[in-house]
Amino acid sequence: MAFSIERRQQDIKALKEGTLDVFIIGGGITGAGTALQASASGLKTGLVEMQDFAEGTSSRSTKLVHGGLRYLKNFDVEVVADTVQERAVVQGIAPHIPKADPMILPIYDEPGSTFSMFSLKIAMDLYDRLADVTGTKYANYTLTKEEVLKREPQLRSDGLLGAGVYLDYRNNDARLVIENIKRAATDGGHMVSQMKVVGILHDADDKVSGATVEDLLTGETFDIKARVVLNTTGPWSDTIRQMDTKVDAAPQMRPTKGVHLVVDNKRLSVPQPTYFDTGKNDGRMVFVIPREEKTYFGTTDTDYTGDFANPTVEQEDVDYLLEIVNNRYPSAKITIDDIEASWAGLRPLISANGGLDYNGAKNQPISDESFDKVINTIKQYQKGNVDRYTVEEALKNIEKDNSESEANPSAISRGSALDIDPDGLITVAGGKITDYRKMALGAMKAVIEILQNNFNLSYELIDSAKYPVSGGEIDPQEVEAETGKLAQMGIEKGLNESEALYLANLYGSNTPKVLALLDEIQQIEGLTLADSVSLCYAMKEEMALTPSDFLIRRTNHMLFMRDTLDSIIEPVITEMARYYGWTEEAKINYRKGLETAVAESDLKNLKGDGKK
Ligand SMILES: Cc1cc2nc3c(=O)[nH]c(=O)nc-3n(C[C@H](O)[C@H](O)[C@H](O)COP(=O)(O)OP(=O)(O)OC[C@H]3O[C@@H](n4cnc5c(N)ncnc54)[C@H](O)[C@@H]3O)c2cc1C
Ligand SMILES: O=P(O)(O)OC[C@H](O)CO
Repeated sequence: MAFSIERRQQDIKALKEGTLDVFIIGGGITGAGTALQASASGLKTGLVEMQDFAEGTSSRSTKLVHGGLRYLKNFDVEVVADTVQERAVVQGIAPHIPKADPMILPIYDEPGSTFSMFSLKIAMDLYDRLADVTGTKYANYTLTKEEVLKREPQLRSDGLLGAGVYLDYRNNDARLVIENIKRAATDGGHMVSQMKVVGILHDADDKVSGATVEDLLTGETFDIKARVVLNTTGPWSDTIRQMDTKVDAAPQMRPTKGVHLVVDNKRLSVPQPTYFDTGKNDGRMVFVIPREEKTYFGTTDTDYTGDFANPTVEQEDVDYLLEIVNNRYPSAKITIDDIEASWAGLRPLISANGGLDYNGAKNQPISDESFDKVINTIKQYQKGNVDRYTVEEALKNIEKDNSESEANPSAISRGSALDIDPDGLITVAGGKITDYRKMALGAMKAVIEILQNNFNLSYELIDSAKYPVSGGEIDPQEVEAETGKLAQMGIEKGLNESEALYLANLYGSNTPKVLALLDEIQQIEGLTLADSVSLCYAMKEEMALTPSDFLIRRTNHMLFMRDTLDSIIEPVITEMARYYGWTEEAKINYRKGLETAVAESDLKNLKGDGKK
């Protein structure tokens, strides 16, 4: 059945009956990736998400699939090893989403630089080796100062020493989530958004046996029974564990807010993703990334204790990022009035004494002794007193430290944690979007073991490294050619070239299904033919229940197509109201919700418009 509101009713009915093998709380990338592996492996699978799929952190990232080169500075080699290798795996199972887009990293002669030209080359060589791209067309290289300025003439020249260029991937984070959810639904999983877990259930032996949920569309509450319950709620992970009355789980999350700002590329233009130190000697780095006709930059990294569902951009976030970007691009002179869109998200960081990662390794910071040993070894290497092997040995023998880290948020590991509480509740938290599949795999191994040992149910996991998400049935080595063929199908259906290419890039191998809707629908007044069919597909096949779902997460209208956003809001609301049969009151509420989201993205309250 199509992934539509009718399917939602059917799934809710199924969730009320019978017992699931695994019930997943949270529909961000971690939950979605786990649901795909569970459903595809034949488990009776259910997932609930209290907002829209990906509406938490997983639509608010820097939109990269990357290994985190800067983490090598914290010697977080395991995290980088896992994530940098996963880039190609994720591209392989979702070829229409992550796109190779080499990053340029300019180096300045200033205090607190993350890298020197020398250490950058070591880091890039290690990064390439870990990702197995050494010697390929994507192998890293360095640029002289003159070569950098030729590529980025707006970049500040004084203090510039040169740059490194290395492979990373741009990503569409919300799209990666929904394509995992759709594939899980196709494989029989019951995926329900706008449904909130409000209680954890236990059996007579005080073992977790399901959850009480509230349907936020109807207000109805009911129980869902499950043999295994998985908590994949990212920043909310402690909230769910504290909801579990049978355990006394010490809080382990340390959510930090990250903000991105969007300007038109006529105000700031970069030829490729660019990544540099803030220049404030604060251990932070900032990305500047081209997307559609825009340029976005971020992020901040500040401890956060506010409303997890609605982190907002504050004046100090804007001031911080504008100071950095205007310092690096002095001719840009960006002001708050140039900002067309913005977003804020919460990193689900595990505080220093986190649990086991999905591989079972303890994820704590390194000891001071190790840190000093590695630095001194590299200094000896620079003087030619020791060889490369000695440096590698020092890196390999890094010791962990059990002390609670008061380190600045940027020094906290981006690693993940998998914890199983005494009552059997499994929590998978932390990590990144890039290593979501490995996090999900770690969780699924724990689920399979519990089903085998406690319920004598055996399942064999699919090979998720080769199992495409919805829309991912494209040869990963021939993405451009296959996307061109899919676009050609759109042109033959009456779309212009740019519309056809836009749809082919967005929907991958689902494009023919999207184009087939052109035979069923009329162009919606006020929308292009491409947007008309995209909206129809979003409601019929992607569980887009509100205008925000469509304009913010199923497409990039709000963030990267701001110029046309205002003109399409009413036609989108009118068509969704017709399709769903909304009352006038519902229409008003959805319009209000969208207007609030757009005003927040526009920074209306900070620009003074909201102060009049
Ligand atoms: C600023 C920033 C930049 C980043 N950039 C990148 C990047 O470029 N690349 C990368 O790989 N990673 C990046 N990350 C990290 C990455 O975004 C996160 O690690 C990832 O999105 C976390 O996904 P998740 O599914 O664990 O959590 P979430 O996406 O937050 O999903 C958890 C879900 O649980 C739901 N939920 C909570 N409570 C309940 C309940 N009671 N009932 C039902 N549902 C509930 C929430 O609504 C939420 O949708 C970035 C993070 C930030 C903040
Ligand atoms: O976690 P950080 O500090 O690397 O910030 C997230 C980046 O912006 C992209 O992963």
